[in-house]
Amino acid sequence: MKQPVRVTVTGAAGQIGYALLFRIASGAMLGDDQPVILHLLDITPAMDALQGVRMELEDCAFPLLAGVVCTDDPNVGFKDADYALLVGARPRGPGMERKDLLEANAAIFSVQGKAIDQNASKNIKVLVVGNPANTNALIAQRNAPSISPRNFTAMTRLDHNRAMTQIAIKTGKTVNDVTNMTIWGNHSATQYPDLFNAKVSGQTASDLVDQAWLEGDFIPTVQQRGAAIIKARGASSAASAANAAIGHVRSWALGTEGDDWVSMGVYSDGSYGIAEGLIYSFPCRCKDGEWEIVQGVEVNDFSRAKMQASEQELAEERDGVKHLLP
Ligand SMILES: NC(=O)C1=CN([C@@H]2O[C@H](COP(=O)(O)OP(=O)(O)OC[C@H]3O[C@@H](n4cnc5c(N)ncnc54)[C@H](O)[C@@H]3O)[C@@H](O)[C@H]2O)C=CC1
Ligand SMILES: O=C([O-])CC(=O)C(=O)O
Repeated sequence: MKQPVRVTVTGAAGQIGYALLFRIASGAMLGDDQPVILHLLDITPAMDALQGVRMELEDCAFPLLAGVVCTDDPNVGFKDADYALLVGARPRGPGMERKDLLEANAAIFSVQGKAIDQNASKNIKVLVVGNPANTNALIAQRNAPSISPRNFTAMTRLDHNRAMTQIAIKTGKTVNDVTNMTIWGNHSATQYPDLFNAKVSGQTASDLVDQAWLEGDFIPTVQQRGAAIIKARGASSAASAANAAIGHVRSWALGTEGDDWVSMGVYSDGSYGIAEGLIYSFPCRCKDGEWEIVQGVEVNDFSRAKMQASEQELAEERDGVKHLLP
């Protein structure tokens, strides 16, 4: 049996937390030979609810669950953490854009970045889910100078999964036939889901649909899916968000499949002309616990314009939180 690893989940008493923790404890994220110690971090008023979650985790008798720590103290929450899923943040309501949450949520990620810097393993892998995820990841990263910027990522896997299903439905196939999907940019309404490189049963996806559907239906559906769920459910996506978080960390820790890739918000090294240092979603392959941006993906003029619009938005978000970026 492997030694247990410590996995911190913030916002653990919230709705994504409830859909996430039981799957982590079951082995779905890190493999069924990897015991975990869960560190559940939330705010003080949520501590009673968090104890309820702990009791339910205990009641599952998961063979891989080697311990549960519940806390409202970030220093305890991130102590020796090997993985952190930063979920705890306010969700948006109807009519809001995700960046409207920046003011409410940004400070959380500055505090947590510092606590990660001071307490966590230097090899910690961090996934930011709380919105606006890319810029919150940037804030956490910049407040943790002793840890490689490569260790801070933001979640666009939910957008990636949404895009895979939309093209599968349109072409009468299943997600098993879809490969090489890419979400470029920000987890926001400017994100760009790319059908020019995606494949369905080995064929280029954009060749299988007309441009009017691609521009007028596919792209807006993926960009606006979060808002559509809020409108329908009265609450933002939770089970699908948790599922995407599991997928993101699993790909990062255990590797991507064959030649395929996944979408991850990662520290830009200037690839594809995207400003260095932004947390931008690129096509990534993972191996041995490291991600790399896939190079040589074709970018036509249509794609280039959309990628730049999302980059521009991320630069504006970054400039809006300058006071939190040491
Ligand atoms: N990147 C993505 O694809 C997605 C991101 N999200 C975002 O995830 C976040 C969480 O969503 P839900 O779980 O639905 O919200 P929720 O409101 O159900 O839960 C949030 C939890 O975070 C806690 N929290 C607040 N401040 C905290 C702090 N400083 N430290 C620790 N915990 C804190 C709250 O007490 C609450 O328990 C939201 O920002 C939402 O917009 C949601 C879906 C997809
Ligand atoms: O749309 C929201 O606010 C929640 C979210 O990020 C998503 O479902 O993609």
